[in-house]
Amino acid sequence: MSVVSSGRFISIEGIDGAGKSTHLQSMVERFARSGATVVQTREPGGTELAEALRGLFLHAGMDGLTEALLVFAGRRDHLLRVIEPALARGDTVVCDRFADASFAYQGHGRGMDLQQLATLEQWVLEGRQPDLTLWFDLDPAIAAQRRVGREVGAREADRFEQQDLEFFTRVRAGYAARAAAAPQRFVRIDAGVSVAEVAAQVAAALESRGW
Ligand SMILES: Nc1ncnc2c1ncn2[C@@H]1O[C@H](COP(=O)(O)OP(=O)(O)OP(=O)(O)O)[C@@H](O)[C@H]1O
Ligand SMILES: Cc1cn([C@H]2C[C@H](O)[C@@H](COP(=O)(O)O)O2)c(=O)[nH]c1=O
Repeated sequence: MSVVSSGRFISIEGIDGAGKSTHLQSMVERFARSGATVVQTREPGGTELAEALRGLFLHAGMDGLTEALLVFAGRRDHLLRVIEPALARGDTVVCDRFADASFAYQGHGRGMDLQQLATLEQWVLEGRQPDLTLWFDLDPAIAAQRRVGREVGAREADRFEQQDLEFFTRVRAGYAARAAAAPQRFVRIDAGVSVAEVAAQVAAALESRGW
């Protein structure tokens, strides 16, 4: 697998309820307007196999290592069947969560060994990383309030959404650590402001790359 390709790979990250989905569609539309062929995808998921694993991942009881193995298995399938072919064609891939989520959730959230995760990452991704990662950073208490607002009348919360504030505080710290380790790839979006102000930050991040 070669990590040299002509397409663009953008991942969107943040704790549950930070506002990622709210801005995903307008990002996709922005790229499409500029003439790009856009592949919108997500993790866990993105292929038939990985979507089947997603159901187990979100709802079946398991330990942190099992979670990591499951999500990286789906990621491998997603990478080989969807992401790499799209990048090779020159498409723009917009992915709702990618490998940084495993470090934040399974690593910092669940306490799985970060070196083991780094080994898995290297093994599975063979060096592939997003060109840009937009990290929607939000106080976990505000994210929890937003999730409550969203969940009225909606589906039942999954295993992650049911976690407490301490869990999401660790996950947020995990994202901060990943961002500090790869400042050229990450852009932190202050997600604690209005939807319009968040959209302006997203637009500025894309414009700064000439996108
Ligand atoms: N800037 C904002 N200010 C106030 N509310 C917001 C803002 N952005 C999003 N919301 C609301 O917060 C809720 C969560 O947003 P959204 O579903 O986009 O989060 P998410 O990061 O995609 O969550 P998840 O990772 O759990 O799918 C929604 O009800 C959304 O309308
Ligand atoms: C990729 C990935 C995801 N997770 C967690 C994060 C979220 O709580 C769920 C996915 O739900 P969403 O509504 O699609 O955001 O899965 C994780 O723990 N580890 C991962 O690698």
